[in-house]
Amino acid sequence: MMKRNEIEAAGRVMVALDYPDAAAAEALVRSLEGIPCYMKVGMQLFYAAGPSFVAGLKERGYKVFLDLKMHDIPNTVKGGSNSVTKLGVDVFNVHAAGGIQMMEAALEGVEAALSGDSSLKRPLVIAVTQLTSTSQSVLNTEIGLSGSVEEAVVRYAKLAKQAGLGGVVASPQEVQIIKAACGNDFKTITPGIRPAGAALNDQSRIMTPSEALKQGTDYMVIGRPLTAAADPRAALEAIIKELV
Ligand SMILES: O=c1ccn([C@@H]2O[C@H](COP(=O)(O)O)[C@@H](O)[C@H]2O)c(=O)[nH]1
Repeated sequence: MMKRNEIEAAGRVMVALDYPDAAAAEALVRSLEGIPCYMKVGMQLFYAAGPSFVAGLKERGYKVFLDLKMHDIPNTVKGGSNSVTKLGVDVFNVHAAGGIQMMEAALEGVEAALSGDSSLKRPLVIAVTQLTSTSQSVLNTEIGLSGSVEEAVVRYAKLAKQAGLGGVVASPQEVQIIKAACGNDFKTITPGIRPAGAALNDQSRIMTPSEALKQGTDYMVIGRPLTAAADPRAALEAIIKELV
């Protein structure tokens, strides 16, 4: 039986189900049964297993973050947002780089879905700032944007806020500057979480779970430190212990 503070800590964790098919993702979900974390469905799993996998998670009472990072012309994003809102996801995202009009269109898609079905819940719509795999040198020399990663992240966060979105995806390293610029209620969802000693993989701007919590992050997205662990349930329980 989980204690109250453990339940609260588990509710901050979004498990990234980055798997090639429903069977593999389902095995991980089953191994974590009873832990009230979010399940994050990204493009790999969604392209393979589709809306029915998301519906299955919702039927079992999971909160779902659909991480499709929409980035297209406003009309297309509006349609995409409309479709994912009808799926009943709790959180979904778009790229802030699409601009204010595109982010506003995402919200219009949500409104249109809600107005057609009063049983639907309003999802939290958030914007990706700079991917947590992007380092300072890649930003400046490869992508060709001048300025610091932090400046870019805050700029994107302010655009998202101006468009009416509820938060952003960023590294835990940027939580404090985002909250300072956009307010404490503006949610931060942070991938780039690596328990001490865990492999960096392709991430660049990382923090441990307890450091991220200290920065004030609202939710932390965790994938390979769980999915590549010999015992994913034990790995998640260890992270929850670190957070309480
Ligand atoms: O900037 C971003 C945006 C999204 N992600 C996603 O989070 C998880 C992280 O997985 P790990 O295995 O813990 O690295 C993954 O699904 C990404 O698509 C991100 O990492 N950074």
